[in-house]
Amino acid sequence: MLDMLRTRWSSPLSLTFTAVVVLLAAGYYWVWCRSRFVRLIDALPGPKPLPLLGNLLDVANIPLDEIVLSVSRYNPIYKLWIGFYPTVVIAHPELWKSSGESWRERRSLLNPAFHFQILNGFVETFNDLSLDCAAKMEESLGRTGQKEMNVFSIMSKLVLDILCETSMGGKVWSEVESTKFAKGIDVLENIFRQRLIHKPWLRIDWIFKLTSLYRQQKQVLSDTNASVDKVIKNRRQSHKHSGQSDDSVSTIDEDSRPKKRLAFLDLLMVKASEENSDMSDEILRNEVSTFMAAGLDSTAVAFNWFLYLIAKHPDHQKLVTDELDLIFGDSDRPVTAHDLTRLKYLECCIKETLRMYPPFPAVSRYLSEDVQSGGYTLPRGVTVVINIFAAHHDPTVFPDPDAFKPERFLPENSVGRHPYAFIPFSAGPRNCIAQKYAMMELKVCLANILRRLKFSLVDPSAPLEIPSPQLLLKPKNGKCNLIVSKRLDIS
Ligand code: HEM
Repeated sequence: MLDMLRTRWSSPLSLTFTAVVVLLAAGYYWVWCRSRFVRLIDALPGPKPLPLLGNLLDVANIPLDEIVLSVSRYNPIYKLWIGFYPTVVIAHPELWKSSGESWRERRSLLNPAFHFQILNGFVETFNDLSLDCAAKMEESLGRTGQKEMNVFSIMSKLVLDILCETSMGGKVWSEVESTKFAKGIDVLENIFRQRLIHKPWLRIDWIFKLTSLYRQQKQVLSDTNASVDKVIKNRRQSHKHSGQSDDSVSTIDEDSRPKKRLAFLDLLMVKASEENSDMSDEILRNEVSTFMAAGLDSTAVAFNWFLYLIAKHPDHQKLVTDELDLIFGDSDRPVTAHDLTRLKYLECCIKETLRMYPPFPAVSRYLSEDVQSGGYTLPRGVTVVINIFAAHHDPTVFPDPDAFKPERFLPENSVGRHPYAFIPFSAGPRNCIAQKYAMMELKVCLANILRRLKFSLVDPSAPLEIPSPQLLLKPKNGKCNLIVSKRLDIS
């Protein structure tokens, strides 16, 4: 058999064929290396690439996430070749553009869900669920009045419950289903990261489809789709039983307050029931899933780092609770939309958390046209990574960038700062559609939790926590243990 193969491959015809293929590939590579695209990319600074492999070995040894995390010596703009795929990393958000009809359509579909009247309706949900979460934490403290807890897992559960309520209308899943959904999002995030950074060859669809990662992705997508489909079906039935047509749920009172709490899914169902609507159940499902996936870990990590930072800085925690005491005294009344405008120091601490630990340390864009940036032409077809972490740690904009200084965000200290210097929700037309929702959620929930509970570090002398290098800045191993203790007896 081996002899046969040897004979076949060493025949003059095969050798000639192989030589022609190699020559053609080498010729193509030679021409490609001299193309305008490659010349424009190579004009940018960056680590020296190897032929064919580019910076793949650098990236394999030092994960790209760490390159993104470390404020690179090539800042504010540099290039990396991931095999044949160039990536331009920048800390300048000016070139944030977006295009694509499907995105534009989706955005207009999502926009009504974030109307301020709808958001004000969500305050009740944020209050109910965070008061419940604080009460459970308090109950679990026991007789000593304090306990070590993993705040990341507690806050992740709170965020998931809030998302279920605001996007799908209630506690729609069992504990098992909720956990499975959250784990599924983790798996999808990991696969996305593998394809983007560690195994760029998997960006080629047909190669990806041959791998076990693809099969895993397919399975997770089918499970999460089934979970959301079940909710859509139940919601339709409950509208029918209550004699409510899909388009009656969105009515807003004359005093411009929604008659009832509207879930995001209800709003989409209204759209779907409109004449000429071509919104299928599949689109409904995709929108609800996007909302859930985009809102889950991002907000959970923001809560996590906030609690960690105020535990590390008890003086700042005291200033937050002084503000809360001034507004609420020892009453356990829920937070109102008006209170939110008065919680100014809490807001500064939230912003400083999002600066130091932006939940998304970087976002990427595929350029659909040439763009000028920092004196370079970035050609169409290149992936641009916006280094949010680097922008937030620029010492010329935020002196002493590793220090927790919420006062940076007092209005008098923010004068003259570039609008794109602080960009945890990204910037430009494709920024986070839910940033008002997220800020409201953080403020209401933290106000309710901090009125009752105090947070401190297990080891106060430990250095500043470095997050796990993933697409989102999560705590290492999904764990952030803090000492939780009782603060006030609230009547
Ligand atoms: C502190 C919390 C949050 C942060 C820091 C955050 C940050 C971001 C960022 C940086 C983007 C842009 C991503 C990109 O450019 O590729 C984004 C997009 C998005 N976010 Fe958020 N987000 C947060 C909470 C939420 C929540 C709670 C929801 C839903 C309820 C949500 C829904 C979305 C959606 C749907 C998009 C895509 C928008 C589009 O493509 O038009 N986010 N978010």
